[in-house]
Amino acid sequence: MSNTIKIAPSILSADFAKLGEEVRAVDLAGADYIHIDVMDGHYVPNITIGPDVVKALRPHSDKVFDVHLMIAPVDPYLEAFANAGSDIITVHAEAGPHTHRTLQAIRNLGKKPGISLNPSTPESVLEYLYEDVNLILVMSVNPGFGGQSFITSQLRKIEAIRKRIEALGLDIDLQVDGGVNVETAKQVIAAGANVLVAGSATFKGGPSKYAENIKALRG
Ligand SMILES: O=C(CO)[C@H](O)[C@H](O)COP(=O)(O)O
Ligand SMILES: [Fe+2]
Repeated sequence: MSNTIKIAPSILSADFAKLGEEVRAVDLAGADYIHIDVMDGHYVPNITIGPDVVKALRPHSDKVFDVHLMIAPVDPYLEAFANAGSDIITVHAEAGPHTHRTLQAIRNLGKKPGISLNPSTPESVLEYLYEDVNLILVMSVNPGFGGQSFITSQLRKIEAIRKRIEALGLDIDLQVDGGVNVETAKQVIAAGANVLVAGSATFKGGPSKYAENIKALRG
């Protein structure tokens, strides 16, 4: 497995009145990816941002824009998020009946496809999708809100997915999202994750703390 840990600050915990500044600040503080949570008030019980905001943020950072779509249906919006400057587009396995088609559509738009699993979704749904993704996202909270507690049962899922990725000899980012802090970061890294999403743990304390917070998560 890749032994380089990547940190993806979730801008859900940023100051929404200063999003451009916040993206520049976490970029300078050492973020590897910029994690952008898109919620529709339908697939998840919260509403955040759309493709116009992603497009407006694009000039603020050259880092990978890691766009986590928590929307259903998702297919009608893929092109808009691709054109807005997303690099990785992650969709939820539970958000529609034609996940394979959706992942192909993302690839055909020239972007890296990611697949996300809610805490109650077993890893077996990935079996026929491993070849079609660049990133697998294990949700360690129920999607919709930042600042929730890490669900420890997801460690077993991370371990099982990492084993399967290695058995298949594939190069896939294994990302964990939700309740990641300095303590849980150690556990998810030990279980085999290599990309850590962190909202609250990155943005706590304000901009002067971002570099220190990111460094602490990297371990
Ligand atoms: O996708 C998400 C929620 O659905 C967020 O990325 C996640 O919750 C990050 O927030 P925190 O690190 O504070 O848990
Ligand atoms: Fe997320």
